Amino acid sequence: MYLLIPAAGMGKRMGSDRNKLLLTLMGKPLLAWTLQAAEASQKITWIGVIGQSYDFPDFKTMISQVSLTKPVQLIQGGDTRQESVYNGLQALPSEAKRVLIHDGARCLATPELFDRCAEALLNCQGLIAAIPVKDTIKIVDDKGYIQDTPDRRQLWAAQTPQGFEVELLKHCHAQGRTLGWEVTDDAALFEKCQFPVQIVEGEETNLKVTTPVDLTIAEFILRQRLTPQ
Ligand SMILES: Nc1ccn([C@@H]2O[C@H](COP(=O)(O)OP(=O)(O)OP(=O)(O)O)[C@@H](O)[C@H]2O)c(=O)n1
Ligand SMILES: C[C@](O)(CO)[C@H](O)COP(=O)(O)O
Repeated sequence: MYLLIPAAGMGKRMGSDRNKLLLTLMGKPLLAWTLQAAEASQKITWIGVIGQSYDFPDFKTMISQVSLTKPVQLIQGGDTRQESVYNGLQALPSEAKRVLIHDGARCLATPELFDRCAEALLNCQGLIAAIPVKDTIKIVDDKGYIQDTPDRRQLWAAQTPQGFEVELLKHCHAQGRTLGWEVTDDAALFEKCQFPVQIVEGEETNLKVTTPVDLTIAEFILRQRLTPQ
């Protein structure tokens, strides 16, 4: 299975002056943890890391330190995640029929989650890892008043990996560019083009490291995971 890792962001919400994926978590850059999980997956056979060219020297050092045995390609990212994934799709080898896309910032995803998604993608056109929301969610208007309380049983929090048939996803991205759609994940493009997207049970620990508190939580989870029981 081919894997694209969008890693070309800035980390504005982290308040960092560099790509947050280069910040360290228990002695290793965030992105190194993501790469390590992809390396340990039984199903991933090729990895494309989408980044900004100024980060490539650091990415190359990291890739050699993680001792990846799988082929890895660095791909130039764009100004938005959507544009970065678009570039990644263009850079896929022509024989890639299906692809998983996984945020570099979701550095706690397990190899088993990659494998579960890769397996499920053999039987559907599009999927995302997601978990049921635990909170009661409110729809709120511009003035700060609640408009609605949607039925929680229908609400799922989207994660990555997200997986798709390559040709269909390329089509959806092309439509998005033509029609000016701005989305925060690839499934949204698939949905807008009316293609089905299946849910695969994600992982509660598969958080996206976005703000400083997420780093603290991620470190706690990793420590638990790495401590022998
Ligand atoms: N132009 C961009 C923006 C984001 N990403 C990637 O998309 C994932 C999810 O994005 P997010 O967590 O929002 O990362 P940042 O854009 O770095 O964060 P922020 O929005 O706070 O600046 C990250 O792995 C990030 O590196 C990307 O490849 N290209
Ligand atoms: C793709 C994603 O990780 C799914 O949760 C997410 O949409 C990334 O974008 P965000 O704007 O940082 O939520």
